[in-house]
Amino acid sequence: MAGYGWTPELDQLFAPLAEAGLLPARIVRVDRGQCDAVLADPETGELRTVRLDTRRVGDADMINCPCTGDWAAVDLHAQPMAAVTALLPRSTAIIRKVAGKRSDGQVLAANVDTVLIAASLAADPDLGRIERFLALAWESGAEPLVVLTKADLVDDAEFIRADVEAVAPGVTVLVVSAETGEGIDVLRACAPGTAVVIGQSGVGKSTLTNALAGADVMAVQQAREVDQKGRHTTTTRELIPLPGGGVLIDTPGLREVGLYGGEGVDLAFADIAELAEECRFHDCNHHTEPGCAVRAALADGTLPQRRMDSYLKLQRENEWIASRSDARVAKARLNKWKAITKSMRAAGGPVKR
Ligand SMILES: Nc1nc2c(ncn2[C@@H]2O[C@H](COP(=O)(O)OP(=O)(O)OP(=O)(O)O)[C@@H](O)[C@H]2O)c(=O)[nH]1
Ligand SMILES: [Zn+2]
Repeated sequence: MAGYGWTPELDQLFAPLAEAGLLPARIVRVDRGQCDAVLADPETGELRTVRLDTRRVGDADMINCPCTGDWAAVDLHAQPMAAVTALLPRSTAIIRKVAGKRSDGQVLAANVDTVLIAASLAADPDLGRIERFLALAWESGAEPLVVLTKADLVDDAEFIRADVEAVAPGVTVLVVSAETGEGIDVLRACAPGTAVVIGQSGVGKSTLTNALAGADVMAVQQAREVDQKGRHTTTTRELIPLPGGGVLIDTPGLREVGLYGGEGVDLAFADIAELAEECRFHDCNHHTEPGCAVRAALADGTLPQRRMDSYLKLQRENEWIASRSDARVAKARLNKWKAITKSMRAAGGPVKR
């Protein structure tokens, strides 16, 4: 299982489950109520993909549901079909807010070491979107890396790279082309362990996955199809072992990337956080306070207004989700209490507070 990211630490963690007759498996794709996972056959030791029932580990909170990259404890002899009986604690998780007005979170990938944020050089880089992806990546606990794709289509890749680097403090920005192979080896070396590729539809995520895997493992769509019908070929996430070691998870193109709270925004805007430390007042809001280093940087142009606006916008979004999650948790607790009280009354037992 080492080729799929199994480590001695996981082996130790799993020991009691192994004693209970369960097998470790890595989830490579999730469907409704079922998943595909890779495990070492207990008889032959060979790796194989098995179809598993995941309903036993289902949860009202989508965040606790199995997702690609999760390590599962599997009961091969469960009836009517082999089943996941537990998930191992995640080392990292990429969580976005689900699309729309709801405040639920959705896990895109688990146990990821590197988040490859793919953006195409063929169009003007959308810096705000890259900043948003960076916040999402930092929040996950994994290390972000920006991959600028389709280098073969432009002459000024270096200029664009410099622009992107300016909005990605502390993050490596690589220029690659799946067409010519430029930068692919460097990328491979920069992403050991488990990597996930995220980005908008059509930026070349599946093509990149194929280039890294050295084989056509993902269906690649014609760019034209995206424009005319807004169609996505990547419908299910997949986890693919790479020939030189490491594992890659390809995700479908992300239209909406709502943030799901946390410190990710501050990490993505470390330059602004650093400036804020120079403000005269510790709790400076960077509005009207004297001696504000952030406003000084805006005034002399070292901090672009666009970046400041982007920072404030993402921060506001996080605050909204934080308030909503608190409200949701409180409501869930209340409902649970009501249900318990009701069932105890029905049973004629005492109800004490
Ligand atoms: N010239 C050139 N074209 C590329 C490169 N990488 C991808 N493309 C083209 O870009 C289009 C989209 O590529 P995909 O790999 O399907 O994009 P994707 O990000 O996986 O798209 P979704 O599956 O919708 O998320 C295809 O027509 C690819 O052939 C590249 O390095 N150079
Ligand atoms: Zn200030």
